[in-house]
Amino acid sequence: MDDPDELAPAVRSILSAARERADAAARAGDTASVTPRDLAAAFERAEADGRVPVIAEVKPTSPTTEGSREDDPVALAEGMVAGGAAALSVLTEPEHFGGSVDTLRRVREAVDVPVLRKDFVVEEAQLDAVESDVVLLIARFVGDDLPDLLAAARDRGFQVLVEVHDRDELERALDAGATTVGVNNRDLAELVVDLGTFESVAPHVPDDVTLIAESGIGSPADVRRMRAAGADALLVGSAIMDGDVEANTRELTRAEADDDADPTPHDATDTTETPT
Ligand SMILES: O=C(O)c1ccccc1NCC(=O)[C@H](O)[C@H](O)COP(=O)(O)O
Repeated sequence: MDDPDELAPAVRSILSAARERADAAARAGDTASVTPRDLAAAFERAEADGRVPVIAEVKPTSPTTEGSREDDPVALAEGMVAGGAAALSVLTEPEHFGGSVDTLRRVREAVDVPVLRKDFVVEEAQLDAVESDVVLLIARFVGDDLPDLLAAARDRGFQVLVEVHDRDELERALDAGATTVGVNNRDLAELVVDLGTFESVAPHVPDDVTLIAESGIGSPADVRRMRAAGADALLVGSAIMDGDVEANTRELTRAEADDDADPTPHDATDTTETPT
């Protein structure tokens, strides 16, 4: 793992809380055994009926969000699915994101799409805290343990999303055998978001890897920008959680539908000059 001093204080605090939960999980017992809902198939279903494959995130709060959303997470999740989300992500980190394993359990029971467990897994025992269809491993945080954690997660039946932030982490993810890779536009050292991160890493991802653009996607124009850069799917939290989750999800999942294409460019990548 990186030098902890290089990480934002909030992220250092998140990791230290994760290690404490890992100790508790190690004492708790049973090994998870999952029959997962297929994430790639869910993306294909979305594409087949004209929706951009979006993993919508139930994210009550975060170190970079003001306030917290207190609505029933199950109602939020159902709204996201109604808005066309191909899959869901549910935070289970309690101290900094307002998540819980109980929330994930309840959401997964209520919906029929794949559910990603969004947490900061750094030790094998944490994998047994709750069943989900997909778990996240963040290359930066697990360091040399990535191959072993990937194998441990797969042994339990989980699909694994390996998150990277640069080419070096991408190489480590591919060497470890990752088949689903997320490029996080949020730099976890400084908590700054830059969609250019995905654009710089995506060209180096092999075609047979499922590629997900994560974080900072806030508008249909951002969706189109990430898709143009090669994203098979997008992971979106804050922009969906801010307001009407069903309408917000629908706006992003329909970003490529012809009748909804926004003729007004939101950013430079959409700008086309009409000769006069
Ligand atoms: O979102 C944060 O503030 C955050 C802070 C520290 C570590 C991780 C953080 N986010 C984790 C995520 O990966 C995002 O929740 C996810 O990619 C969605 O991002 P967004 O659409 O920008 O909410």
